[in-house]
Amino acid sequence: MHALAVDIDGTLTRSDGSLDPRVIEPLRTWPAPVVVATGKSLPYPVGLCEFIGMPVRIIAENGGAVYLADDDVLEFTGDRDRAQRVVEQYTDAGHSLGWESVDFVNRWRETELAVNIDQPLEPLREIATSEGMRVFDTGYAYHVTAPDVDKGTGLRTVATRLDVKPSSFAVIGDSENDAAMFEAAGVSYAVANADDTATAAADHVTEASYADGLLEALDAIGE
Ligand SMILES: O=C(O)COP(=O)(O)O
Ligand SMILES: [Mg+2]
Repeated sequence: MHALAVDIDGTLTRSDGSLDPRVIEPLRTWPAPVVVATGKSLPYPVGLCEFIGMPVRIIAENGGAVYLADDDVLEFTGDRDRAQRVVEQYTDAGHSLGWESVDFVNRWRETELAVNIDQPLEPLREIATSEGMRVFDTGYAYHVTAPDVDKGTGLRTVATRLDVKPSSFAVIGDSENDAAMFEAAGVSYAVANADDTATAAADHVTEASYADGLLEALDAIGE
């Protein structure tokens, strides 16, 4: 049976962003390791694994943070200082990160920074490029992130640490921050609501959207 790496937003969720409770049991009882791979900061996937009731195996911050309960090691890559410089130039130019004054999106973020998608993307991309960084538009946030770190590098790290091949993973996701993980895995599924980049990178595209698409992919992977 394939190990799994699953994205959160747009993949385990319903269209309103809430977790679809039907995903809990299949993930909890999957007969091989399950990794939650997300752009969100560490506490979100840690909490998700704990509340689902499965070992904490996570790729957070688009690959910037990797933790596996198996070896109990938390590993960071990325360039938070450079992301900070990009964001400072962006705010100096009169833009805002667009979050509430208590910013839970970036508060525990250690290797990159995220901007609200209601803010202008082009100036952010321009500044990021000039600083040697890149921006992932996940449909949920704009992530200012190091160009050599992504969920694909995260999946390779996970595979090495679990002493398996990246190709032993089946992966499911919905957006451009999942594409590198799709390339690294043995088989990849984009849910029907996925963006163009994820759809083009995936081996398969489900008929159903959001968590219904995830459940459809799990059925196919488990056959
Ligand atoms: O944090 C985001 O912007 C998206 O998160 P995801 O990678 O779990 O979809
Ligand atoms: Mg997603």
